[in-house]
Amino acid sequence: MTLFKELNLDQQILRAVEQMGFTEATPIQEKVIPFVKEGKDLIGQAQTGTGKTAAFGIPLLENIDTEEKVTQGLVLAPTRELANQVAEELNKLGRFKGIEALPIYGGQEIGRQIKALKRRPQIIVATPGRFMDHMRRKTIRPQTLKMIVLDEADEMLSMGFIEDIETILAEVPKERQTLLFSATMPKRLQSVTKNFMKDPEVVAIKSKGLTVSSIEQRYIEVPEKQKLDTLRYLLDIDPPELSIIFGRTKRRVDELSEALSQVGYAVEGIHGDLRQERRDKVLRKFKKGTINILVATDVAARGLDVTGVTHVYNFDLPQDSESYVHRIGRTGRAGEKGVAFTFVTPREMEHLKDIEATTKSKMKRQSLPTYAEAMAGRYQQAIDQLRETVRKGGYEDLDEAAKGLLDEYGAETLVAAALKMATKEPDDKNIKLTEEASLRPKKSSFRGKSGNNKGNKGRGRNNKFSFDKQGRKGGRDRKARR
Ligand SMILES: Nc1ncnc2c1ncn2[C@@H]1O[C@H](COP(=O)(O)OP(=O)(O)OP(=O)(O)O)[C@@H](O)[C@H]1O
Ligand SMILES: [Mg+2]
Repeated sequence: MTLFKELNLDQQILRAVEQMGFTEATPIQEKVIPFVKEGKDLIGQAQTGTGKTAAFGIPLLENIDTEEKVTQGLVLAPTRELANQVAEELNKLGRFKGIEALPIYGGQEIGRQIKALKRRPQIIVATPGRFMDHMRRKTIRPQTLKMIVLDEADEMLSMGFIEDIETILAEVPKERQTLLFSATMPKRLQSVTKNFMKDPEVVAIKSKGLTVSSIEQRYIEVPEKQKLDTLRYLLDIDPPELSIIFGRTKRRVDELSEALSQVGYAVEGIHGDLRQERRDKVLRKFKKGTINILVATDVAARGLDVTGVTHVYNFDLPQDSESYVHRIGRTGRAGEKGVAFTFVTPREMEHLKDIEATTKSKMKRQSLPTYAEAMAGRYQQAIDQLRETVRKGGYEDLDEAAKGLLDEYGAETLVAAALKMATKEPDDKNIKLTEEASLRPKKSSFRGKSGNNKGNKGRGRNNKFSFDKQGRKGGRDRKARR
């Protein structure tokens, strides 16, 4: 265990770190920070929610020369949300040193970006496509860069950004430091590290499984048609403070968020087809708690760091183990507790076993929740609400009315009726979702292996599944799917 105090940080950075409430460095931070300060190239791998952003962010900020008014650091991230989030964390960490990190991504008005770039922010956090765009327009001059970070490199690879990244790396000064963070190391990424990194240090924080122990993992075997009811029951039995529900496709996300909102939940959906302003707005509402349920596709939620997510629901089974790990990693962050429910249709059971094998973790089986349990949950919410109202006070005006009612009825009857009134009535709107096809293992993944997974120690890239309906996209085409 290492304290930030012991890491010889810049006073101004240390002050920011402490103000953010961090005292102990996480294992990846403890290893990465000293190496990067020495000027070494580095490849980092660690579980979700373990503080990778600050691991590269702190030494990146330390290396910035505030006397020089030029852009010195670049972080490339796969999505706009991630670019925003990383920039936000860097701005917090760098505020006492007076460093600006500017997020730059597609969907933002280019004129505004160009104006902001004229301020010469010391750090740019960008999606690869938009960065390339500015390089071509010469509104960003990469010659002054000293350090480059590729965050979620495998995700950038699967989103088709690899050539952009290579172009960018080829145009930035050779005398620079390059850091790469990735959950997996596919061949194509290895070639990038070979061609563009100098003798990189590899920091992989190993853990028993790929998932953190603060997340309770459960699964429910449920036929496709019953998924929506099952989800509603779960939400009523144990209402989440903040939760993310994952759907497989954009259509699924739209339909599901619409359905839930029709029956009274505070919910919105996000996926890649929505306009940027819309996505930003939804995320802000979620972070503020105006809505407490976010329905999302994998890409839209990848790497998202929202504190206080108590529940994750995999409404549809994820395509591969890696995506499972990332999805459930949206809860249980920075040591908090979280629960992840995974819905699995009967014919997907084999797929679920494979996820368990690859992640070396066990999901606890849970039986289907019942209507009676859901009702009990709703009553409990009414009871909690009543208690809270009593605690808050301010109902003196109603004293007379209360006395009158008490003369008329018994106290028990009155309280029960009040509870009944406060109970959210189940809404019997008959809502139907378009059915999603079950995932089925590709023949090659399972035949002849009698279901065991010994030859499959990777992090899930090698166990893709395809849909069982003809003509639908298989697991490899991640971009199209999202
Ligand atoms: N040393 C620390 N002590 C306490 N909290 C921390 C520490 N370092 C980071 N955090 C907080 O932990 C949360 C997760 O950090 P971060 O988003 O960097 O994780 P990550 O490893 O990048 O996860 P992912 O793989 O999901 O992208 C953030 O809210 C961050 O502010
Ligand atoms: Mg991250």
